[in-house]
Amino acid sequence: MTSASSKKNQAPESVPFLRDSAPDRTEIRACGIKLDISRQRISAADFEGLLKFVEKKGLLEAHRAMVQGATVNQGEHRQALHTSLRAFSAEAPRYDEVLAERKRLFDFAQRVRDGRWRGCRGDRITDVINIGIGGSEMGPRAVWHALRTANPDLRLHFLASVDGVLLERILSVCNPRSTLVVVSSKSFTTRETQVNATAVDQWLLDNGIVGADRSRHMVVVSANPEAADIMCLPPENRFRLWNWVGGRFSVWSSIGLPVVLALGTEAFTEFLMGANEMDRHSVSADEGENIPVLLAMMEYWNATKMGITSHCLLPYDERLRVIVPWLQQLEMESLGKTHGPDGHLVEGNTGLEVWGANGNEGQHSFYQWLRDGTGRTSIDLVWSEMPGHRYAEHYRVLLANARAQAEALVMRGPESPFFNAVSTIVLDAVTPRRLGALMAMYEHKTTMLGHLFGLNPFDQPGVELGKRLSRSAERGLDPKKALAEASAS
Ligand SMILES: O=P(O)(O)OC[C@H]1O[C@H](O)[C@H](O)[C@@H](O)[C@@H]1O
Repeated sequence: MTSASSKKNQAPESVPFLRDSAPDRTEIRACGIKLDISRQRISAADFEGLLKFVEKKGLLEAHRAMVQGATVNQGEHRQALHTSLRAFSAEAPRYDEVLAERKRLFDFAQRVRDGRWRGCRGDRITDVINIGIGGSEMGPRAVWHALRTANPDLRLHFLASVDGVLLERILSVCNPRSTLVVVSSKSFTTRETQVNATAVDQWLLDNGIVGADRSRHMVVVSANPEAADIMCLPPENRFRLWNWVGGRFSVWSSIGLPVVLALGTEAFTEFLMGANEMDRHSVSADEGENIPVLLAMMEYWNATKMGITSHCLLPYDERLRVIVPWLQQLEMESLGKTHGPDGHLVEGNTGLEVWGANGNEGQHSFYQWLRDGTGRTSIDLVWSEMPGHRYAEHYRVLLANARAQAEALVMRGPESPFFNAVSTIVLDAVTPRRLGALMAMYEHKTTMLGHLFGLNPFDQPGVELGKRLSRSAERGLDPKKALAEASAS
């Protein structure tokens, strides 16, 4: 065995639990969320040192500057004002534009919901197809999965990938006369969305919905002022989004339209209010009492000091299942980088690989690896103190599993070089308000980590290169040649 590999297999000198030396530092409550970091692997002394480090790094000052409208997306010279999208005070930057657009969005959604807006032959809208991918799909899909009723009046369908199977399945259950299509794309240049929008438009056409009639069945959501024109729709069929909102932070904007349509304006307002509550907590609470700061700080510790490379999100609640892919995009597109905004190479590990699944199902699948495999993993277990159903026995068993696994996942021989660091996140209920707070919490954790790692969390140059190469491949260009051309330009 080489000395390097034998070192890798040694137990780290100390992997204590925070609860061993600082039991009074382990639980924080805010916005209906209880964070328990007692099973994080850090001593009281290191924890205090880490808090000092975070203060010295000006983490909260940087966070407040973002909320107040500083140009924090240095690469693209933009603000990142997703917090303004859920602000309820005129002091928030760009408040007037946000409010005006939200009013348009809500008026439209209300008309669809109460039947004043109908299909071109007078049918009530029963189905909404959201065409969009990445940030233009994952947020609304996660919210819909969390808050939908079992038998909704209005059904949502998410057409994201450019895969004809999905297209066929969705179209086969929709009646074009009672379907509204929402084409969501911040840039309005994403190829998958273009191809899907053209196919669904053709479906409308094949079903006799042409000319002016189309405008009863299709709207666009985009930051691109040409979007309505591109789809040959009147300008009023476009809902705005702005370049100062990152795609993966955009569920609070017009990108949320499908959920506003399906859940109503009241529920969406509650969702925004929950996020706003978390925003206020994040800018005002001291570092040691600040939920997003503590999450970011512990992940920074795990990535840079504990040799942990992956983060696993395990919701013990069916409603939160789709939060996993949403968080995966949020964290991995934001923090999957090795270079700082000025081009310098960041030392050490940066953003973790994010994965996960419904926790209870995971127990019968990959928990074996989490407990006994050769990995070190940071884990969030999430559950709610209120079930979303009336089956008491189901809830009792599910909760018993969640609580037991929080402990089982950190029980391993002290000599093992492999271990987990677990946080539990407990919501008092899964309501629109709490969901808003939970999603805003993860957004802040992510952007704060960007600051700690020295990365710009708001760009995605790697994805954009991939997009360019796919276009070249479509034109028949060898991807290797295209890559050489792209790097030369
Ligand atoms: O909304 P669009 O402009 O169509 O972009 C959709 C998605 O495209 C890429 O994958 C980006 O990396 C994502 O951040 C973005 O959300």
